[in-house]
Amino acid sequence: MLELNSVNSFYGKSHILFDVNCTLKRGEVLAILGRNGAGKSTLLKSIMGLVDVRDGSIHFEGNELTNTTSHRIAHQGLCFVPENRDIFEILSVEENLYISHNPASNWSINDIYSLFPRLKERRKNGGGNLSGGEQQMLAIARALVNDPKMLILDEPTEGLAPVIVEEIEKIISNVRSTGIPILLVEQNISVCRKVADKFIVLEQGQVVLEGSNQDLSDQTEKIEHYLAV
Ligand SMILES: Nc1ncnc2c1ncn2[C@@H]1O[C@H](COP(=O)(O)OP(=O)(O)OP(=O)(O)O)[C@@H](O)[C@H]1O
Repeated sequence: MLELNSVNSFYGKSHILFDVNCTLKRGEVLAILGRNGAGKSTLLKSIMGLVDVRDGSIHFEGNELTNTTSHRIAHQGLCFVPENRDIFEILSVEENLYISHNPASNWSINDIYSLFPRLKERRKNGGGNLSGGEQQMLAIARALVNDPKMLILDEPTEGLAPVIVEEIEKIISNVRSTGIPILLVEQNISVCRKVADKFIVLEQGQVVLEGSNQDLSDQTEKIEHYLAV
């Protein structure tokens, strides 16, 4: 579904990503690991058309996305959920969902409430009054009502309490089971072990390690070495 082939990305003269390859199929979760500054955000921005990809290619469902406008990429069904949990704080949970709802979406607001019972409980609350975990849920829910073909989640569990992290893990697994592929930037290996089918580790803009879900357990030490500050 998504295929990156020898992607080289730049900010002006700074060469940031070097020959990055990865693929993501329907119903899969691909985790992207790497310490701060390793190039994870640049990889997401390359896919979303926000940085200059000077060499290599990016395809989604066979269509070339390399250096296409973000607007066209979003139109293809790639939906980016940023780390800052982009929601409307002055609107209620329900209003946030209705404002993003695509009438042709496979996801009704009730489907969302079944997947996110906590959002149902909080549906009249203002977006700005939600906890960090609830805001993250709402950000994912808003992406879903827009009927995405693929989700890109940027550090969805960062700064959340363990019990909320578990809820987010369940949500990711439930979305995965509907067939929607997910590209997940995540620093927490334990989360990756629970939800990811495969992973890559970035270091100074290069893929230095990749593997399956099983490898996340078998190669924990090696992975932690790349994540250590
Ligand atoms: N707008 C920019 N202009 C120039 N260099 C940049 C820009 N944004 C990021 N970089 C550089 O690109 C490299 C990769 O940064 P990137 O933000 O992709 O890393 P990251 O793995 O997402 O880190 P973090 O977890 O801190 O977000 C870093 O060396 C960073 O300094």
